[in-house]
Amino acid sequence: MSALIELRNIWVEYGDKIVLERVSLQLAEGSFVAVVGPSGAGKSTFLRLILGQEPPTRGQVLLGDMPMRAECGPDRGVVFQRYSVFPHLTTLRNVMFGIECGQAPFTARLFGAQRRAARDKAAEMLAAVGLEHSLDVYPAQMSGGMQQRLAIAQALVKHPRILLLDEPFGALDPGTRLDMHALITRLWQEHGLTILMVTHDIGEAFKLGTRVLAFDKRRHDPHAPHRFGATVTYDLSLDRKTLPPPALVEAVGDTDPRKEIA
Ligand SMILES: Nc1ncnc2c1ncn2[C@@H]1O[C@H](COP(=O)(O)OP(=O)(O)OP(=O)(O)O)[C@@H](O)[C@H]1O
Repeated sequence: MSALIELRNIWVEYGDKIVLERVSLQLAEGSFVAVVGPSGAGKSTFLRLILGQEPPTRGQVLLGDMPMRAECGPDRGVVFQRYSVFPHLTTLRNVMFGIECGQAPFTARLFGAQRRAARDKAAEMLAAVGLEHSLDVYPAQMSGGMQQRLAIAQALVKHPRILLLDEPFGALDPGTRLDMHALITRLWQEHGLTILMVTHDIGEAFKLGTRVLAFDKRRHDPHAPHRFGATVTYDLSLDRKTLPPPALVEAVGDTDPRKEIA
């Protein structure tokens, strides 16, 4: 498979604080990359680099051989799934709003045939995430899992090539989480997506990912913790049955994920 995203010797610094250092990676089209690491290791910063929202202090991010532009966004096929539903809009209107913003950036309003097409597309996307019977429901009337489905439909309606997920299922109960795992796996396969997902749950990373990246600091200065940044300390390509090495479980500080995967 070809590299869709390439990072060449990336450094991210804020003043004298080094957050990421020496990150060099190639990510293949169609992969499901799970990103783990301790809090503050720069996982969200890494996603923002891929989104073009965070310019590296040094190094280069390439998307399909082209240097990343600032705020490259949906036109280059990169979509960040945020929990960003509007409480005053129904499920259907929430998803239509994304289409309207894309097609009519100044007014966010479509009319006539264009509006009907947007409605049909939004309804189709909501059916894909299992919300076909909840088109006229407001977010406050929905469970956490339904709200997360809505947020995923909002992202997918932009037809991303690359979908960025930052701890998407962290707030869900275990049963709903399992449903969401099945859903995101199906959508990843059906839509031919490349997914980068940050998670604190190493079991989830090893269950869903085709590749697991762990970010952590290789070097520590106890007198100046900001002096060294995190980098990729584990890079594991998986079939979906691979178990995490015990050292990685310990590094991320998670509970034993092996039971969940088995
Ligand atoms: N704009 C900024 N200015 C200064 N420091 C920043 C800025 N953005 C992020 N940081 C710092 O960069 C480090 C990495 O942040 P980031 O959010 O990427 O970590 P993370 O691994 O996603 O953490 P968590 O798991 O807690 O979400 C943190 O120490 C954070 O305080």
